[in-house]
Amino acid sequence: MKELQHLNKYFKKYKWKLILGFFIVLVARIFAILTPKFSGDMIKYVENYIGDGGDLSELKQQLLMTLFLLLGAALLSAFFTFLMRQMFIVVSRYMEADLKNEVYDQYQNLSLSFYKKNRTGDLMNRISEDVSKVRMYLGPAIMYGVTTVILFATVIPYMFYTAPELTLYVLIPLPILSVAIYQLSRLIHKRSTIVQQYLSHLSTFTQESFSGIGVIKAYGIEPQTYENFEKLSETNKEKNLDLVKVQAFFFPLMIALIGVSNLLVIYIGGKKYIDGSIPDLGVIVEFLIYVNMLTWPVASVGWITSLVQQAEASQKRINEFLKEKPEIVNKTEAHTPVNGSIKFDNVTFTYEDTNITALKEVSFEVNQGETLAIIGKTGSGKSTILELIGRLYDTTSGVITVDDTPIDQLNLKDLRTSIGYVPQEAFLFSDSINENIKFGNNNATDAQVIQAAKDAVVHNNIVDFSKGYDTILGERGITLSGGQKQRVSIARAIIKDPQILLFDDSLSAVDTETEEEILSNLKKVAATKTTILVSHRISSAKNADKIIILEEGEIIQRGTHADLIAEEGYYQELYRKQLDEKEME
Ligand SMILES: Nc1ncnc2c1ncn2[C@@H]1O[C@H](COP(=O)(O)OP(=O)(O)OP(=O)(O)O)[C@@H](O)[C@H]1O
Repeated sequence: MKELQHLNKYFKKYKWKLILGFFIVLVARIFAILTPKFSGDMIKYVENYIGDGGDLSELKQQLLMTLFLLLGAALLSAFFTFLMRQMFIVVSRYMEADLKNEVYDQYQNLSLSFYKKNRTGDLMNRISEDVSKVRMYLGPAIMYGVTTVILFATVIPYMFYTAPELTLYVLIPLPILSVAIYQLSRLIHKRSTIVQQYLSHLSTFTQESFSGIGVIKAYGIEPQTYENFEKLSETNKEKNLDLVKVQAFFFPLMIALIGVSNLLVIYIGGKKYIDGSIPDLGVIVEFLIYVNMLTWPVASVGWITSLVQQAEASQKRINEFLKEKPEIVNKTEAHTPVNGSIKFDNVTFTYEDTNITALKEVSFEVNQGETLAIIGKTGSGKSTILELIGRLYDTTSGVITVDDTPIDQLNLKDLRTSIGYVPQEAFLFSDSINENIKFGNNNATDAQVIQAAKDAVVHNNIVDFSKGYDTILGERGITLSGGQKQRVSIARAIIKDPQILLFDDSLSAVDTETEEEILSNLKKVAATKTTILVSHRISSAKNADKIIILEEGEIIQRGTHADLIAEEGYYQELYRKQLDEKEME
């Protein structure tokens, strides 16, 4: 139960509703135990009439009266049971939402490295599946727990009061039922976890094959894909059948044990009636109803135990993530405005998970208003530089300063709002183009959206769509071409109007003419901003104020375009190669 203590704060938050719920259960149960009593009374009246030969109209009146009382008690019990569910189950839904929000908030605060270490499926599972299992503890387990305790506390003493020996006999099968249900619930849980795992394999497989349907069709491997799906689906079916087999035991087991209890009531109760230690047949009828009334709560003890165990396991998984500390922490709440001059001083950075040292003692400086181009082979550490500027990671050694302040001393929010970052792979949300651009600045007007799109040279493409800026982009923006996606992503950075613009190979999918146009627009838009452009193309770098060449995490050349084409090395080679390519066009 240690892990579940985390939830106590939610119980405190909703304590008044829960206390009220407790009293409602009490009232509901009191009315519920009255119904067997009234049924027993009716049998008693009939028995007395047959035995003593009383007045028939008096009997009729007694029966009618008791029938009304029985109906009233049943209706009131039903009404309070309804209120009880309204309290406990509704509160558990509130707590579920609170817990989901808490987990989501924590996810957002955690650093990028956390996301590299943990799979998306796992993150999703903990916020949905695990939270749902915890809710079964917060709602049904608590509700049935309270109901069972109250029912036991009221019915069993009353039964003992009416017929102590008979009560002892009829209660014997009930603990057996409880243990059996507990064992069965555990087995069901074990098998349903396996079913869940296979279901998750199946859905991952299906999702991947739909996402990659283009590749599957192009390679003509539909039959193999189908075969793989069939295999997975077959195992899934087998696991489901295993589960169904144990589930099928649940109700027969309950019915068998209720049957045994009923037989005991009739047999022992009958004997006691014959020897006169039970005054009337009504007691037997009453007991038959009580036994049936107790069956579900007794069975639920086993079920609740298994629910609590599952919730404990799920909450443990949730707590693991809630206890994670973000690696990147904001060290100052004070407002720290950013102008944009950036300096790297002997910066080394090693990715913890792969132990790859992506940057080795890198030093450079870009002043406000300047443009720096970073050129280098794939895997040389270019993207890492940009990620370090946005403090997605902290350096392993060395210092990065912005306006002469180490970036870890800047207010993290101020730093990030001062950056417009265009990642290597443009990510667009399933929303309209307009909203996707506005993501950079929620308060932007339509005119500003259009201007940003014009600056990113994508406006003409957008107006060609029948719905223009209202065009909805599908999953990951599939209705746009690679180059269009990159340019929408650039417009998103421009509209933010930040002090620092970071472009990670963001023009790779556009032709050189469009590239030139975008760069010349950027010159105007970003005249006073600091711009860092990562690229594989000389055309992107040639007009930059400074250029650095990276190789395996180290700066091997630096200078302006004119300096570097005059110097033997990677830049000159690249320049020649790309010049030849251009001539061949
Ligand atoms: N999140 C990460 N976790 C672990 N290692 C990483 C991570 N990101 C990058 N690396 C490694 O760090 C090195 C530098 O990667 P980086 O992405 O900075 O290179 P790049 O120059 O931008 O390459 P490209 O031009 O292909 O984008 C590579 O060896 C890469 O495998």
